[in-house]
Order: sequence, then structure tokens, then C-alpha cells
Amino acid sequence: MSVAILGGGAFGTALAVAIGQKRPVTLWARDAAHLLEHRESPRLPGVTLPETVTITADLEQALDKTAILFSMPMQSLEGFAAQISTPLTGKALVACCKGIDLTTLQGPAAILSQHWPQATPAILTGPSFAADIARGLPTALTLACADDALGTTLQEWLSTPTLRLYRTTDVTGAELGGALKNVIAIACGACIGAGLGDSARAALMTRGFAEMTRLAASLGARPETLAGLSGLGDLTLTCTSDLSRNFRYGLALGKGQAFDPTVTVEGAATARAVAQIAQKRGLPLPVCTAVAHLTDGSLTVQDAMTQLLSRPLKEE
Ligand SMILES: NC(=O)C1=CN([C@@H]2O[C@H](COP(=O)(O)OP(=O)(O)OC[C@H]3O[C@@H](n4cnc5c(N)ncnc54)[C@H](OP(=O)(O)O)[C@@H]3O)[C@@H](O)[C@H]2O)C=CC1
Ligand SMILES: O=C(CO)COP(=O)(O)O
Repeated sequence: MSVAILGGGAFGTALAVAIGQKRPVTLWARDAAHLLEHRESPRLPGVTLPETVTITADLEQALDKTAILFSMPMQSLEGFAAQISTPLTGKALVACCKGIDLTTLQGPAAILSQHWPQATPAILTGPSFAADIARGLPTALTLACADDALGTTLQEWLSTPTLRLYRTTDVTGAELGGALKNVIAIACGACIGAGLGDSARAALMTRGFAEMTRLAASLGARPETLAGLSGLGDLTLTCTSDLSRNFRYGLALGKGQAFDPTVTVEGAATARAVAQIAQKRGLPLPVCTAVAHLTDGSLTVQDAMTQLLSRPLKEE
């Protein structure tokens, strides 16, 4: 097996550093000039790519590898895939992005499968800040692949002494855990930013987790997957750390401050996708729906709080 990573942002660079400790890896970026000159991504300053990482601007050189990791933002994945005519037959296509595509309402595995039906999709997700992975701090992730034999090979190839991968065949559960935790992280950031307190944040995390599990189960995921690294694990990290961009975006919303629009915040578009899915399926997802309205500017944090607290009382 040979490995390529597509996307020279924070996560792609961090994965290249980690995997590059063990074996050669090719890192493709659409603008590779900075990476080639400095061996460092402007999205992850201070992290130097080792010599085992081949940086390239030649996409075909990367697509030639047997395992291809897609490490660009979720809302870019469909458009990126549509530009590629190479068949990628028999390859493992590992989506590292966390989200639901707003146009198709699909997760990354379905998008990869539609573009490359002769390849096998997989998901790499879980609680991990790029900077932690790049520094070699201990990290545990989920590798999801419906083909368990291929999943086992990927698990062995992509694990390192400090990056420990757990395996599952529940692709839907793993990708939804990663997608939905970002939505709840925005809610938690807004809660803290608006001064609503840690108790309110704990309530949002818990009820948000109930929504994550409800939606995932209705889409065919196994509820226990959501209780693992990709769901509860990543929810805990992202809702409690201001290293999270989704949490910081929520903080800014809560404080009524502007947020840098060039920063990748996956949960905003995903919240709007989730609200559409909830409506279509008649699923009650009040926290996710409130985040969708917060991010499109149609609801204030105070009104969201009032709305959530005034819902009819119910069983837990
Ligand atoms: N950062 C983290 O800690 C983690 C991130 N993730 C996930 O990884 C994914 C990527 O995030 P991250 O790397 O942090 O984001 P960044 O904003 O750091 O980088 C995104 C990268 O994607 C590239 N890109 C954007 N659009 C396209 C496109 N259409 N074609 C090719 N390349 C494109 C950007 O290129 P350019 O620089 O030229 O704009 C940039 O290199 C997200 O889904 C995120 O949730 C997962 C775990 C941890
Ligand atoms: O997914 C992440 C941690 O697991 C990174 O979170 P942010 O995208 O919110 O920075």
C-alpha cells in the first residue's frame, strides 16, 4: 500500500507529519508553492514536514497511490471530486473531512462512492487537533470502512506509535459523529460566549449528543458508534476547548463579535444541512436547528435559549 494526502491545510499537514514518521507519504496541495519552499503550511505554522513527505502540485502523482486521504473542507469535496476524471479503481479513498454537504445532503463516503464506484470509501475521524497530532501527542481516532479486511490494513498503515486508530465497519455512524459534533460545538461556544454558564453547556452537550444519536440511528448508524471516539469523544474535545474553530466561532456569535471568514468552520454549513434533513424526516433536532438559525443570522443567542427552554417538558 502507498499513501497520498490531498489537501495541504492544518489536518493534511499534521497527518503527513505523523504518517511520514513511519513510511513515505505524498502530500498534494492545490497551491504547493509555499509548502515546497518552506516545508510548512501557513495553516499549521511551526510544524516542519519531514523528508519522508513528498510535496507535489501534480494531482496525478498523488492519485497513483493505493490509499488516498481527502483532507479538504467538506463543502469543497463534491466540487473537487467532480473535477477528477481518473477512475481510481480498487483504491481506498479515506475521507478526513467532517461534515454534511449542503447541496446534496450527503456525507463524504457517499460523495466519494458516487464519483468512484469502483473504489472503497473509508472515514478517518475522531478527537484530534492537528497541532496535537503534528507534535506527536497521544491521539486516538476511528477508522471506518465497510470492508473490514481493507479497514484492518488501513488501520495498520495509518497508525503510528502516538496516533492510535480504532476500527469500525459503521461508516455512517463514524462520519455523522464527526459532522454533528461541530454543530453542537457552535452551540456550546455561543452559550459560553453569551455568559450562560458551564451548566448550560453541559446540558447542550448532553441533549446535543441525544440529537446526534437520534439522527444517526435514523440514517442507519449504530448508536454505539456515536458513543465512541468519533461521536462522544470528539464532542467532548470540541465543546470544551477554545482550540476548536467551531467552538471559537460559537464564542464570537455569543459575544456578538465578528469571526474571520477565512477560517474553516465545518459546523455552520452542516447545521443548515442537518436542519433540512430533520425537516424532511420529521425528526426533532432542536439544538441543531437552533444552530442553523444562529449561523444564518435569523435567530439571536438569547432567542435560541428562550426557544430551547420553553419547549414542552418531556422524558429524558
Ligand atoms: N484542523 C484540525 O484540527 C482537524 C481538521 N479536521 C477536518 O479536516 C478537514 C480539513 O480541515 P483543515 O485541514 O483543518 O482545514 P484548513 O482550513 O487548515 O485547510 C483546508 C485545506 O483544504 C484546501 N482546500 C480547500 N478547498 C479546496 C479545493 N476545492 N480543492 C483543493 N483543496 C482545497 C485548502 O487549500 P488552500 O490553502 O489553497 O485554501 C487548505 O489547504 C475539515 O473537514 C476538518 O473538520 C479533522 C480533524 C482535525
Ligand atoms: O475536528 C477537530 C477536532 O477533532 C477540529 O475541530 P475544529 O474544526 O473545530 O477546529
